[in-house]
Amino acid sequence: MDHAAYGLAWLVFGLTHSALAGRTWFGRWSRIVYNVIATLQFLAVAALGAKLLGDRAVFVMPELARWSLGVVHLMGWGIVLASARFYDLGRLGGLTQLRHPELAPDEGLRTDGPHARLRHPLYAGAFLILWGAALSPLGLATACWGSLYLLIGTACEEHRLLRRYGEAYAEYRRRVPAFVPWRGLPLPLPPFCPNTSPATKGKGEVIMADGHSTPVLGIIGGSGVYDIDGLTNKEWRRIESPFGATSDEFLFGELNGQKLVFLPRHGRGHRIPPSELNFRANIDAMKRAGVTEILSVSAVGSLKEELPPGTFVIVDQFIDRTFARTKSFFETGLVAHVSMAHPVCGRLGDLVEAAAKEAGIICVRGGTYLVMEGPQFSTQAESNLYRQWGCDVIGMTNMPEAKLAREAEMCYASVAMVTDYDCWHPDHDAVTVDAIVKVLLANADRARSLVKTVAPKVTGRKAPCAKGCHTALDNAIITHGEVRDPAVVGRLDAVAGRVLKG
Ligand SMILES: CSC[C@H]1O[C@H](OP(=O)(O)O)[C@H](O)[C@@H]1O
Ligand SMILES: Nc1ncnc2[nH]cnc12
Repeated sequence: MDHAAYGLAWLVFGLTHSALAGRTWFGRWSRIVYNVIATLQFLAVAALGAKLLGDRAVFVMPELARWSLGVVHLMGWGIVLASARFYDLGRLGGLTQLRHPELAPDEGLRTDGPHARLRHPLYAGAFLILWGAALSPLGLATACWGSLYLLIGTACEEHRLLRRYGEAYAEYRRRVPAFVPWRGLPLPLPPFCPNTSPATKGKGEVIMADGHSTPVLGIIGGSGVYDIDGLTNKEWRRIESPFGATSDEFLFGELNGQKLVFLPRHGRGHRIPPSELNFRANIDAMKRAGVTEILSVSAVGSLKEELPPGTFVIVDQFIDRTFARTKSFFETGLVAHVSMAHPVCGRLGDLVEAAAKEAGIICVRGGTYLVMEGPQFSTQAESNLYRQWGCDVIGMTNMPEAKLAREAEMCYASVAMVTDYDCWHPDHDAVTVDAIVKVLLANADRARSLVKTVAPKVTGRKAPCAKGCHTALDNAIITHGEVRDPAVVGRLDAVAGRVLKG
């Protein structure tokens, strides 16, 4: 009876621990909260174990066996301590996320140090610690329940790792054993683990959209657009990305027969300023959600008299003046250069233009969007300079979004909704948020009707985009196969899976 109660306590601990893993309910505090809950729960389980079984006599065994178990126990601690320096302890504990919330919640895939011999060196050490202490009924029960918990927890973690790193992790899993250094044990994956993503199906296969899959429309809603109405089968879902936290959950649904995925760029309620947006996570997660074409709707200032507030511009060029953002998915270990000569998809632009006509929305086709860092609006000298450069509208968000969508081989079109004349205009000496918001609300209604009209038009594509968006990485990767960093390659399973698999 006591053993059953102790086992039940472990079960509850295991289930809650796995179900809470990776949750981001508490923003930058999530990891710390997770660790504190786990510690308190663990202490409660340990106290219960001590109360129920602590007074039972230790096992009678030969001295040699007792010593051997002691050695096993110490070896376990040795492995744990030696492996710990190969982990980012700041991130494991959650302190790093407090200082850098934009960072990925977990460190990248590590295959060096002890990970070259074992996939889970810390757990391997934990098994030895547990079994080396199995000298009494309490120790033995703890070793049994603890091991079961570690085995199930590891299998769930492997689900997440397969989802996150795709083929790179599958290959690592085939090559390197989980806990015992001389045997590659194919740890079976349970069919269901709490908190694994809907983007994973059977055997860790990762669903990745490319130009040949059914078109899925992704909408990135800018200032004022925090929801899409009229969706059927509506559901907000979190999508994990190896690039860190996305701006918000994603709204999945259908609009006039077209699958649609919506993300409020700044988060619901407008929490995140332009420079702190995790553009990489947002675009990577869009790709993981199956999105093939992205329509961005954004609030902008006008740099031209003939583009008054209320005008919609289907942007076709950008000047990127941002300087404090990570602009590429590629980095040391895998280098790629994609073309940005035509930064938006002309085909998707055609569909948006046709939809605007149908919905009776006045829309200007073509215009250069100057992307400034912000969050402050521009000075008059800057505004005049951008006018001299021939720019049409000014905003703070479409770069690096468009660059990343291109790297991720997705069509990207941008509808810029003019909310104000920037400060160059004699009648608009200074831009203010309340003036912008007034126009925004009217713009946002028309943006939603534009989205409704454009959605069914996207369904028609039967082959990859003729403008080359879905094949942007053909001939873009320059790093030789033998010097590619598996961790970087692993993170790019969604973005560049099409070209990295082949
Ligand atoms: C609310 S005014 C400034 C803000 O609005 C635009 O955001 P978004 O492009 O997401 O609509 C602009 O770029 C600024 O971030
Ligand atoms: N004038 C402006 N400058 C930058 N971003 C904007 N978003 C809306 N109006 C803007």
